[in-house]
Amino acid sequence: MFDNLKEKLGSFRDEAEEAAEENVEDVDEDDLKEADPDAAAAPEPAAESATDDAAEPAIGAGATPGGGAEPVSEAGVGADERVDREESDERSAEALEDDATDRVGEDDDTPAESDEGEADPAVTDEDDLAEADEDEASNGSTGFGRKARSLVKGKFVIEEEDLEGPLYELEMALLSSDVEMTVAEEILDNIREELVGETRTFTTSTGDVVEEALRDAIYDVISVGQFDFDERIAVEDKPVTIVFTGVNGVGKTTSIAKLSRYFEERGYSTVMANGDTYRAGANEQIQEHADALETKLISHEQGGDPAAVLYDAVEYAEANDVDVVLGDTAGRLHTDEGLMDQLEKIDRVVDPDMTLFVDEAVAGQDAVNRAREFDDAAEIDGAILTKADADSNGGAAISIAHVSGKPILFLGVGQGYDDLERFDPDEMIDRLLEAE
Ligand SMILES: Nc1nc2c(ncn2[C@@H]2O[C@H](COP(=O)(O)OP(=O)(O)OP(=O)(O)O)[C@@H](O)[C@H]2O)c(=O)[nH]1
Repeated sequence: MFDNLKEKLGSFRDEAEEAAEENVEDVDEDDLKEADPDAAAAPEPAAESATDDAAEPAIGAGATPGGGAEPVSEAGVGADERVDREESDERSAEALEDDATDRVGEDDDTPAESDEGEADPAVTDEDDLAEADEDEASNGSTGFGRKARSLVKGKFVIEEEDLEGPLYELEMALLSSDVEMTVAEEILDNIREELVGETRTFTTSTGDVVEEALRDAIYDVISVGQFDFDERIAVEDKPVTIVFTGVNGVGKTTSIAKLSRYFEERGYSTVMANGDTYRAGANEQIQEHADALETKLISHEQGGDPAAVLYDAVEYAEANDVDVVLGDTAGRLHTDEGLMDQLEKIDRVVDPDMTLFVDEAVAGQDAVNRAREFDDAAEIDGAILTKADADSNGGAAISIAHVSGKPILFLGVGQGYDDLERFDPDEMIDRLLEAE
């Protein structure tokens, strides 16, 4: 699923990481000996845009023995942390050492402490202080200075031009993966905002910083409008009526059957209603699903009034304590005024609790455009994106929420009744960014 997009995001990550690596600044011993706090301290950036992990501060670059612990002002240094450090004129070597071992990555020349080690700081501190003294004696640097140097190892600033190449590549990749233009631009803007021009510190690697930026940038566009579907169903008065819309053949009826299974598994009873009175064979098709799932189907003759079918289904649900009414509708084009009028009539007659737009991931940009147009014509509450299992591009999955303002709620991932996944933006990103 979404393999093309995954691959392209992976390439961007590698290229951006390379750009970041090229900008990693080391501070050498001489600079530290001069111990000029102003020079050592990086400019104070807007901390908010740095994520927690990425922004884990490197501390104490400006620390001078006896001068107090002048912190390096880096992205994401917590205000409390900064204040604490600034106020701590008596900052001890132990405290510095603790911070050092907490924050320095594996390439630090200070051996990293294990959690157990931290639980017994006295032992390690003594060892490390002895080591620091040796260091001081051998190269003339101070013990504090040695720590400080190791801590500022992970500092870099990426300028716009460093990212120009990778970002251009990423834009092309997103567009060729069917990501809608404005969505691709939004992702790029988010990445720029996250990565460009601010001094970053990092605890493990530049790769983590880049990945975090990519993660945030994508999360921002795919999480638009998300709500807790299960909670919404739980709190609605029963029966809850859900109407499904979308064009022909995208998997509406199959999705209704999958959701019937989904609800039954969560303890809700369901009834299906065939509001597709337009297409010959529609009753038989949905009846097969109802039989397989042992669910009641309400249907009328072909050519009947879809609103009347749904009305009957709601009445049936009320009379029989059924929790959820799942209403199919005829596949329609948003441009088909007659069919769109029918939707309006359904809205008026049964006042559904939710209208879900169904489309197929493999339709890419077409699915994105239809989501917007259906929402304009008959407001939708969310989308089900079917056939994600057959889609390697992922453009619709990335774009629909941002373009329509309505969330993707489910992914169809196969033809079986259990092949339905709740759309979770975090999981989606994990999937996209997971290592090959
Ligand atoms: N691979 C895959 N196939 C799916 C998925 N969802 C539906 N399908 C298949 O898509 C085809 C069309 O599905 P239907 O449910 O009949 O589509 P529909 O939108 O109801 O079609 P109409 O009733 O003609 O409007 C069927 O062969 C389904 O098995 C999915 O998530 N993955």
